[in-house]
Parts: sequence; structure tokens; C-alpha cells
Amino acid sequence: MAEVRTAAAGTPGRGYWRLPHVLTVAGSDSGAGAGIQADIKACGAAGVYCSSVITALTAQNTIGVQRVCSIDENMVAEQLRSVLSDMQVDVVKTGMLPSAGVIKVLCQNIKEFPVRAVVVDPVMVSTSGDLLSGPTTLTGLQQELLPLADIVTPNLKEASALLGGISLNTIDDIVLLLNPYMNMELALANMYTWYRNVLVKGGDLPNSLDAIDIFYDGENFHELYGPRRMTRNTHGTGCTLASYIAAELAKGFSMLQAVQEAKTFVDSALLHSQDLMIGKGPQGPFHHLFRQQSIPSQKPRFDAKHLLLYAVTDSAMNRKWGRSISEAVEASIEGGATIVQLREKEAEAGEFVEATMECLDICRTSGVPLLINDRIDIALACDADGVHLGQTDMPAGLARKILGPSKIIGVSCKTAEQAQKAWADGADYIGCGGVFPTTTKQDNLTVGLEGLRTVCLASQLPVVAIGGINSGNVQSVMQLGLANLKGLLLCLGFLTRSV
Ligand SMILES: Cc1ncc(COP(=O)(O)OP(=O)(O)O)c(N)n1
Ligand SMILES: Cc1ncsc1CCOP(=O)(O)O
Ligand SMILES: [Mg+2]
Repeated sequence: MAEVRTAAAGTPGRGYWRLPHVLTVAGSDSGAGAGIQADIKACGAAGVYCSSVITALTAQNTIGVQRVCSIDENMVAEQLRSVLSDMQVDVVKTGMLPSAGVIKVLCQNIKEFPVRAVVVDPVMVSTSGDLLSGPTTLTGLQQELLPLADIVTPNLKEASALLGGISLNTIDDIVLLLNPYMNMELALANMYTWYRNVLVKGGDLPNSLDAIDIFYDGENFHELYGPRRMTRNTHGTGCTLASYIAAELAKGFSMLQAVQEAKTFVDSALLHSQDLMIGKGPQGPFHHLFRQQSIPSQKPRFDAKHLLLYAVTDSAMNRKWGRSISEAVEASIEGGATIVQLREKEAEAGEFVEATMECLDICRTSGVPLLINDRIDIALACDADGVHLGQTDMPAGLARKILGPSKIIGVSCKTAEQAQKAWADGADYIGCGGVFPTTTKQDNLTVGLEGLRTVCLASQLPVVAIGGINSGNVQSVMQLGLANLKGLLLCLGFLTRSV
């Protein structure tokens, strides 16, 4: 049903084919969770072509809407004509319509270029609570666009605004308001509003454990139940639901089937995106194209919890204690190390390889990652878990090319610029220090607690604090309260003598 093949004039043996086509008329969301961007992704996920007429630009992220800029109605009209006059649109879906003028030109175009269905998502307020259209648009919606709509998909606030401000708190409130037989007076007052199908999204219903939507098809009520997903990533669910309905209608499904498919799709997308982390704000986007996820597109994430107690080998210390590198590593893991770095400045390659192989055996048994200081060649040859690189070592971007996506790369940083570059180069963590003066590394510039704070704030990468850390000053490091400061580095000599 999703594709239509027709004979191609003049090309024997071949057929042109077309995809069902939804045109979305909506605002752009720079964060791409909602608006035009969500509509295109939702239609793509449904296997439907989606063209777009942009009615407004929003500067928007997971924190909220920072700015809205409406597109001039003549430009909207021009875009509508370009698409509708040429591209065989099956269904028009509308989202943010910022002015009465835009609604007018939209209605003119829908009348001039009829389509199979019109889906109206009456976007008035963003999920973050920001106003996306002015009061004059309400009249335009009610009197001009809704009479052309095959389905309207308001949330509770929008349904209430369309109904003159009546508050909707329970399913019974909604049923009563939608049913013309139960409330003749209101039905008459809202004759423009409840013209055909209405889907009231009950996501905001107070005291509801489920995500219940009420679908009224002009005759019957359908209560559509779905589990309430406990996730911050709900930005764009309204746009997505309406677009998916439009896509299913474009394929030829009935209105009830389209609504049910759309609800199932949104629920699955939320489930797959429960722990997705994009942005720092309270409302994140979800992953529309989760069904394509089997393609290995991501580098496995380094788990920052490994940085908690970071042990580094020190040859002078080993000589003093009369032990081998692997004995020191074994003792450090017994002492609680969660990651180990072999920092062997004096070892020849052969000796370094041998020590690495022995240490890898020990570390793998304990599930502790083993990194190599400076020497990408040794890490690669021995299949160690990664490397730690300084500012004068090979740049992290190049090391990533050599080591591939799955190896851990740490970079030493003393400044905000270095921290930002480490992130851009694809590093997994930052080592920042010396926080305090150290005797382990000669002529090492001390950055202090302030330097550590600067580096942490400049990057989203996890940071391990390094240099001169001991039981007397560890408290002052912890007290900084920096969210991405994930661990402390100690030289093996200290770790094996209980700190
Ligand atoms: C975790 C961690 N952080 C910083 C360093 C220092 O690395 P670098 O600046 O390359 O100095 P050397 O260790 O090579 O002398 C580190 N090794 N580990
Ligand atoms: C590699 C390195 N670079 C700066 S300090 C240090 C080693 C850890 O320092 P400390 O022995 O003072 O904990
Ligand atoms: Mg180095």
C-alpha cells in the first residue's frame, strides 16, 4: 500500500513509482525535537515522503524557546504554491501557524489544491510553556482552518483554549465536551471546532498513571490507553503523533487505524529513547529513527565510572619497593583501582610490550581497563584498552584514526581551550593537573583547584584530577562539587600504601 507504481510513458519495461506524500506546514525547531524536523523524521519512520512549508523559525533547545521569528505570509503562500502545484501531496499536516495571515493563505491553498486529508495539530503553547501563536490565530483556526480539517489533535490546554477556556481535568470532562448530544449548547458554540474527528491528547491529565488519549470520530468515543513512560525525552510527541497520523492516512489507512498506529509509534519511540541524553535542559528530544538502530552507528560509550580511582605506574616507586610492573598493578587493583595506566618512560619497546601483556591478563580478570601512556604503538600491538596522551603527544584526533572508535583516549588538559579541543578531537576523558605540586613529574605546572574548575566547566567530558592528591587535600577537591569530575589519580606507590 505504501508505494504506487504506474507505467512510465516511453520507457518500456519500467514503471515510475511514487511514495505517499505528506506536506507539513509548521515551524522550525532548531533543536530538531519538535516542529518541522520532528514531522519529517516521523514521516520518514513511517516510510512516507514529507515536504515542508516553514511558517516560523524558533531558536529552541531542551531548556525552552529563546526566540520566535514568523515567516511573512507571502513567503508562506509562495512555498505552499511551489509544493502543492507540483508535487502530488496526499495529506497536509499543520503545526505552528503564527498569524491569522498565515492561516488565511494556508486555507486558500488547501481549497485551490485539494488533498485527501488535512491533519491539524493546533500548536499554541510549546511543551516548555512558551507561547507560539498570538490570540488572533485562535479565531482563524476556529473559523477558517478547522472546518477544512479531517482531524484535530489538541492537547488538554489547546482543547480548553479552542473551547473558550473551559478547564479539562478528567476523561469525563473531555467526553462531555466533545459529545454534541450531551451538550447541545457547547456543541453549537463549537460547531466549527468539532467538525469531524478529534483526538484529545490526555498526556497532561492529572492523577493518571497511563497516557490516555480520547479519540472521537464524530459518533463514537475511543479511549486509547498507553503506558506513561518515565522519561524527560517527550519534546515533540505532539508534532510526531499528528505527523504519523498524516503519514498513515497518506498510505490509505482509516482514521482509527492511523490514530492507533501513531500512538503505538510514539510509545515505542519514547521507550527506546528513555535514557537518551541530548541537551542539558528539562525536556529532551527522542529518537524517531530507532527502528534503523541496528546499524552500528555509535562508538561504544566510555563508562566514566572507571575513572573513580585512577592508578598510574611509576618506575622509580617500583624500584624503591623492589617489585615488577605487574606486581604493582596487581596490588593497585587489590587496593581498589578502577582503571590503570602504564606510564613507563624508561622502558624499551620489548620490555614495555611484555609488561603490557602481563598487566592485561591481570586487568581483564578484574574488569579494570588498562591504558598506555604516550605509546599508541604499544597499545595497538597489545590490544590494550586505550591510551593517555599529553599536549605534546600525538593529537587525540589522529590517535582516534589509528585506534578506531572503541579504544579509550584520555588527554591531559590545563586550560579551557585544551579541554574544548579534547572534546572536539573525540577524546573520552580529560586528565587535569597537577592540581597540587608533585614530585612525580618534573617542571610540571600546577593549575590549582581553580584550574581544575576551569577545565571541568569548559567541557562535557569526564575529568580525573591528577597531581599531588593525598589524604590531606582530597577533601578540597571533592568540595568543588563539579558534576563531571569523576575521579582522582594516584601514583601506584600511594595506592598500594592505603591513602
Ligand atoms: C590521567 C592522566 N592525566 C594526565 C597525565 C599526564 O600526561 P602527560 O601530560 O602526557 O604527561 P606524561 O604522563 O606523559 O608525563 C597522565 N599521565 N594521566
Ligand atoms: C603524570 C603526572 N603528571 C602530572 S602529576 C602526574 C603523576 C601523578 O602525580 P602524583 O604522584 O603527585 O599523584
Ligand atoms: Mg605524555
